[in-house]
Amino acid sequence: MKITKFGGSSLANAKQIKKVFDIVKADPDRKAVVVSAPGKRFATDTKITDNLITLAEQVRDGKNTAKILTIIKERYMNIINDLDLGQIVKAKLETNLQKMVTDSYTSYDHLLNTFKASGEDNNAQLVAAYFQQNGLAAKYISPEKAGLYVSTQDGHTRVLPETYTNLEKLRQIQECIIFPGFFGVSKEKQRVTFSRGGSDITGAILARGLKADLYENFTDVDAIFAANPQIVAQPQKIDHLTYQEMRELSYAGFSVLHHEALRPAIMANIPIRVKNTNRPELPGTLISRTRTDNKYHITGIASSHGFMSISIKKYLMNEEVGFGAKALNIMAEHQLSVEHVPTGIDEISLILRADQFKDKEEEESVLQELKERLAADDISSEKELALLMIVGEGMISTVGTAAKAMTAMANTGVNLKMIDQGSSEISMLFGIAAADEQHAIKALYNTFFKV
Ligand SMILES: Nc1ncnc2c1ncn2[C@@H]1O[C@H](COP(=O)(O)OP(=O)(O)O)[C@@H](O)[C@H]1O
Ligand SMILES: N[C@@H](CC(=O)OP(=O)(O)O)C(=O)O
Repeated sequence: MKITKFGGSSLANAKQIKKVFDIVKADPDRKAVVVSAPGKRFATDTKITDNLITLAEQVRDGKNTAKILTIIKERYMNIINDLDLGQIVKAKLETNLQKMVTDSYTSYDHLLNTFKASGEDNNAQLVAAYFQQNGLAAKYISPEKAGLYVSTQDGHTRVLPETYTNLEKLRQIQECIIFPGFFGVSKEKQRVTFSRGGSDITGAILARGLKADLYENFTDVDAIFAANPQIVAQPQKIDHLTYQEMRELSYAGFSVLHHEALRPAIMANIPIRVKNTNRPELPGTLISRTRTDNKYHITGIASSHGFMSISIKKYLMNEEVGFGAKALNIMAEHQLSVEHVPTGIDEISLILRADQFKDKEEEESVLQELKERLAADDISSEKELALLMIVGEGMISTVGTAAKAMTAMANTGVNLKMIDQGSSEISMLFGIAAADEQHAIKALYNTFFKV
């Protein structure tokens, strides 16, 4: 049995939804279909989710919402018309939207989550109606009905364990299940979304809950490539990679699969296959616990920006018991998540996402507090950092990867600010200026893949 997720690009208009129907119909093993909200139809288009966020903000600010509501409604109405879905589906959409904007909410957060979730929820109802109209027995199931429960901890949405027991019951449903991605429900019965791109997570949760043999993730590229195709032209396709490799690559910037989608699949040892909705005949990329040998010892090179570092210097830091723990505790007290901690003898750097600070004032006050409470000699911060990651199980048995990478970057004038290697030895992390990100990726790609 397969769980099949289609991303926003695969459901952006009626033409794409027809392709989705053909794909699902072609294989009766496709027991449940997880859908995203309509995504971009062309590069400069806006995703429905972004329109819904704008709508929520306008409601919060007491602005006139007529224009944005019309945009959202017309986006769905165009799809409904082009699929010949008729009056009942139209009326249902109208009712859903009307209810959404007139309901009362316990907080802005509740309103925002409900609005965002509606993108997927309305799309799932529409897709189910289209499948039924075309003779495929399909049933829309909501996260409320299925018991997909979540909680929020430190701003992150996490699935609750009982969800898996609840989802297993869906195996008894005869029809093809059409399930909205991106959100679950809290114990207070409120809709809560995962982070952006989170329909991938729903797909993985369903795959685990329904004990699927395969989790298929349909998107708009032929495969996962060794580098972001928006940076490197026609990069190598990856045929097969391990969960661990994908976890590291998606964390570091391969947005094609959400990094939190790996855990449920790993826990149940369910392989994931990434495929192209526009060319479903291609094999795509397989992600599983172990993999066949790769021609290259590096599997992929990823990057993402928006990071900053805080460097704390103190003479004889190496002899002070618990210095690092103290620094991290202060960050935790401010709800700041630190992602990497490279250290020297008398220096420690904290690498974190810069957008966690509300403003310059907050940043300066945290820096001052760190300096005082740690009795540091000096403290400084650097913004506009990018993290670049080279990943590959083959690195364990290969000498000289770091030297090769550093030479490649030095040759293109990229200044390395930080190097970190995970203890698993399957990845290496470099901190560079965000302005250097694109040419660093190109230089590394040419070094490791154009051999
Ligand atoms: N290494 C990579 N391999 C393939 N695609 C990548 C990679 N890195 C980034 N991407 C981008 O991920 C996109 C697909 O992810 P996403 O936009 O979330 O799709 P969907 O709409 O299907 O959810 C691709 O169009 C591509 O631009
Ligand atoms: N629609 C949500 C969730 C999602 O996963 O979308 P997509 O499949 O288009 O990445 C978002 O835009 O974040």
